[in-house]
Formats: sequence, structure tokens, C-alpha cells
Amino acid sequence: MRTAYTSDQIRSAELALMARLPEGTLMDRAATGLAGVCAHLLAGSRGRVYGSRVALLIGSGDNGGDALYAGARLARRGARVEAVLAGSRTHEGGLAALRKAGGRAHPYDAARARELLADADLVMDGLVGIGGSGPLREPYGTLAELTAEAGGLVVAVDVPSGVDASSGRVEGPAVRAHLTVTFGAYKAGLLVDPGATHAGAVELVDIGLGPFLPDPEVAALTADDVADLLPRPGEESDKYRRGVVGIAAGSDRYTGAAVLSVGGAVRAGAGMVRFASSAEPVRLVRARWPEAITTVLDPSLVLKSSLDEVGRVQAWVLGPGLGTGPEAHAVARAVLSTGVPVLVDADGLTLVAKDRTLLRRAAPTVLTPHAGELSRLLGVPREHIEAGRLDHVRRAAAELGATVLLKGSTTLVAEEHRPVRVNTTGTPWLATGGTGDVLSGIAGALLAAGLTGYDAASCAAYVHGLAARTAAGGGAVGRGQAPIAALDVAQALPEALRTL
Ligand SMILES: NC(=O)C1=CN([C@@H]2O[C@H](COP(=O)(O)OP(=O)(O)OC[C@H]3O[C@@H](n4cnc5c(N)ncnc54)[C@H](O)[C@@H]3O)[C@@H](O)[C@H]2O)[C@@H](O)CC1
Ligand SMILES: Nc1ncnc2c1ncn2[C@@H]1O[C@H](COP(=O)(O)OP(=O)(O)O)[C@@H](O)[C@H]1O
Ligand SMILES: [K+]
Repeated sequence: MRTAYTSDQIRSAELALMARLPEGTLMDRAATGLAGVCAHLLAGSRGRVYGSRVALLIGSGDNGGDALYAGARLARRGARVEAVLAGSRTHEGGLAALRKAGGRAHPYDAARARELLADADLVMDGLVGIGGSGPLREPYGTLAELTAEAGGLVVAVDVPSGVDASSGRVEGPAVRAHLTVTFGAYKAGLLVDPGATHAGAVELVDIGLGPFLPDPEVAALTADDVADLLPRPGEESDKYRRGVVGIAAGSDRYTGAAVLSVGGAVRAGAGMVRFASSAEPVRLVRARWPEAITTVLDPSLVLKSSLDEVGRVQAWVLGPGLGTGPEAHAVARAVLSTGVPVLVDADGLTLVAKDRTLLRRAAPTVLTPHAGELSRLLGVPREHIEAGRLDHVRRAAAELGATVLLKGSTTLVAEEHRPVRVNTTGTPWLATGGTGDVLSGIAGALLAAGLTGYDAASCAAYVHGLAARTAAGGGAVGRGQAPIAALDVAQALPEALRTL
């Protein structure tokens, strides 16, 4: 499990550790690690450190101190290091070390800074770290913009300046780094968008903080964690014990979502899928997934909240393509009044947003909104949710009494009193119609197999992202990849699951 923390948590741990060590030890560890990573990058891009040009952006706090000490180390290895002193004051020890090593420092001047940044092989952003609050003040904001204009290699020290380390919020200009070298532990804001995109790749430098860290605010499952959690059939398994998932999805108007959701469940390893809907989606699901047992719902029985005709299931998926009219509402009421876990997606979320009484139930509920759907559930503008994903997913879990999986460029899973889980797989190729329907089926299959809502949602997000990457051609977005369609994601599930 990869764990991440807020600035306050990191600061308390640092204080406890610092009290046991000679002064300056932590900054020395941080700067040594930072210089090592930068030297490695320079050796990779220019062949050697000697003669390379390094620009340091220095703020008034210890973040600037780290950059100055690291710059001094690079200067001792023959790099031409020039610092822009942008703060009202400068870390004295760091500045003295840089000068002693042959580096140069200049007070901030926009024209000079622009030249230095344009000439630099590598820019080290030491403006603000975990001590930052609110939008970047001047001249830091201008420096963040000049750095982006210069277009060189950017390494953020601890946190990209302008990104809130605890939440990943970005208000105003912020540094966009290729790599962030972070000290002691991951900061939550480095894993959650928009902060995660600004951070680029994140490298952790150990400074000995481990024993002093509290329970994390945010956690990310690794491949091993997911492999341990995923259900695998035992010798004596049968289809019922592996988990029967019911899917109430589709309508005569929207049929595709039902086919995709059933596909996700079948390919994710459900023991059996029972599909219940109106005639047309049933016909199409039967044609595409003969494995599914289907029932054409009788509207008069549904209005009596009865799903007896469908047969027993261990969990339900409710909503993809269901519609939002009175019949859909009756289906939602019938499904949500059962005593088994229910995953609510898409139109199901619209129904629930209009009638919160549907969520009054004893069994677990998992909601899988994107930002627009969460906006309707919470009555908060969509942009606010995208800017503060972590806060809003937590709030939704508490307010709605459910496990909430928030989809988007960063997928988060929240449940009260648990760390928010952030998904590390996935690819922007997933931003295409219908992939969310596949996700609902995968999570439904895992719920039916007996995973908790929290584990089912976070494992589903992980394998969904992995399958999407597999379907697109593997790795980060780049050459050698092709766009994917939602059904490709379902079809790639077996290949992705075999790697776990
Ligand atoms: N505390 C420790 O033990 C360690 C701290 N380290 C470094 O120290 C950093 C934290 O240092 P500090 O607590 O001095 O804080 P920072 O250096 O992160 O920032 C604080 C300074 O930035 C200014 N500032 C805050 N928000 C601003 C904004 N929006 N615009 C412009 N200026 C702003 C503040 O007025 C203050 O002068 C960490 O991120 C890390 O880089 C490392 O050396 C490892 C050890
Ligand atoms: N930029 C992105 N990067 C990674 N994943 C994304 C991105 N945009 C969307 N996704 C993922 O794609 C899926 C889209 O689901 P959803 O919004 O429900 O679409 P649909 O309703 O068309 O199925 C989600 O799993 C979401 O997390
Ligand atoms: K920084």
C-alpha cells in the first residue's frame, strides 16, 4: 500500500524525528537525495553533470533551503548553478553553501529570470513546499509562468509550488514539473488531480520519517494488494458461491450501457450475471453475452417493488441506461429495498439525487458518480468538485452514508473513517463513452463475490484502469497506442487480470 499524508501530518512527524537528530540532519538528507535525482536526470539528458546549467527558484522558507543545498552539491560536481532569490528572505545556510561551492545568486528580476530559465538544462522549483498556502503570491506566480514558457526540464522540490500539498488543489499559477522529488512520505496532493498532473512523476526520498507517521489520509493499492484482495475460485467453488450479480440497467431507449455493464461483470469473473430490464436491452444482452440469465421485468410487479421473478443475487448494479422516468424510479426503489449491497451508477444516481429517501437502507451502497453526477448529488457546481476532488468525495461519503467512487482523471474511493483510496492505473484513453458502464459491472461482480464496498470499488477501479492500458497498448500515453472503445476494456480484462 502506498500511503500519503497532509502537510500537518508530515510536519508533526518531522518535528518528532527532528527532536532526536542533530540540527540540519533532515535538510541534509533531503538535499542529498534531491541532488542525486537531478544529477541522474542531467546525466541522462546531457551525458554529464559537469558544465550543465541549473537554475534554482528560491522562496523564503526551508523549501528554498533544500534547493540551495542541492544546488551546492551540483555546483561541486561542475554544474553552473544560478539561483533566483524570490522571497523576502533566504535560507542563510543554504545560500552560503551555494556560494561556497561556486554557485551564484541573484535577487529577482523578471528579465534576468526569463534569460536564466531559458538557458537552463534543469530548473529546480524551491519556491514553496508544505508551508505554502493559497494562490502563489508575486513574484512566484510570474516565475511559475516563466518556467512553463522556458520549456526546460523542471524538478519540483517536495511539492510543485502553487499546488496545495494536502489536497492537490491549484488556485492560480502553479509550477508544472516533469518530476517531483518529495521528502519523507507522499503528500496527498501529489496523487490527486489537479496536483498530480502538476507533479509529473513522483520520486520519494527517505529521510527516516516512517516510524513517526500517523494513519494516512490517502492510500493507493499496489498490484500486490489488489492480487491479495481479488476473489479466486477454490476447488469446491460453484457459480453461486463465486457470486451472482444482478444488473438492472438499460431501457428501450438506451441499450448499449446494459451490454457494457454486463460485459464488465462477465469478464471480471462473476459466478453468474442475472440481467433484468425491458424487452429490447434483454434481447441485445442475450445476443452479446449468452452467459447472462435474463428477465424481462414486468412493470406491474416492479411497481410493487418485487424483483422475485429475477432470482437470488448477492449484489445489484443499478442504473446504466436505466432512464429516469417513473418506471426507472420503481426499479430503483425495488433494487434499493433489497438487503444486499447495491452499486448505483449513471441514471441510478440521477434518481437518487432527486429522491434521497432511496438511500435509506441497511445494506451497503456504493455510488460511482463522475464530477457532474456528484455535482447533482451534493448541489455543488461541477468545477468546485473537479478543483477539490478529495474534499468533495469525503463529504459525499459522509453525507450520503455510502461508499463513493468519484470517476475522472483521478479516481478516488471514499468511505467514512477510512483513508481515501486513489487509483494509480488508468489512462486518459478511458475518457470515452461507455467505459463507466464497464466499471459498474466489474465492481458489481466483486461486490457479489463478497468484497466490501470499499475494496470492491477500489479493486474495480484498479483492474478497469489496467485493462484500459492493456487495450490501448500499455504504458503511459504515447506512440504505439491506439484509442479504445468501452467494449475493448471489458475484452482486455482477462489479459489484465492474468498479470495480477
Ligand atoms: N521541516 C523539516 O524537517 C524538513 C523540511 N523540509 C523542507 O521544508 C519545506 C517546508 O519549509 P517551510 O515550513 O519553511 O515552508 P515553505 O518553504 O514550504 O514555505 C514557507 C514560506 O513560503 C511563504 N509562502 C507560503 N505560501 C505562499 C504563497 N502562496 N505564495 C508565496 N509565498 C508563500 C511563507 O510566507 C513562508 O515564507 C518542505 O516542503 C521541505 O522542502 C526538508 O528540508 C526536510 C525536512
Ligand atoms: N482523463 C482521464 N484519465 C483517466 N481516466 C479517465 C479520464 N476521464 C475519464 N476517465 C475514466 O473513464 C471512465 C468514464 O466513465 P463515465 O464518466 O461514467 O462515462 P460513461 O458514462 O460514458 O461510461 C471512468 O472510469 C473515469 O474514471
Ligand atoms: K516547491
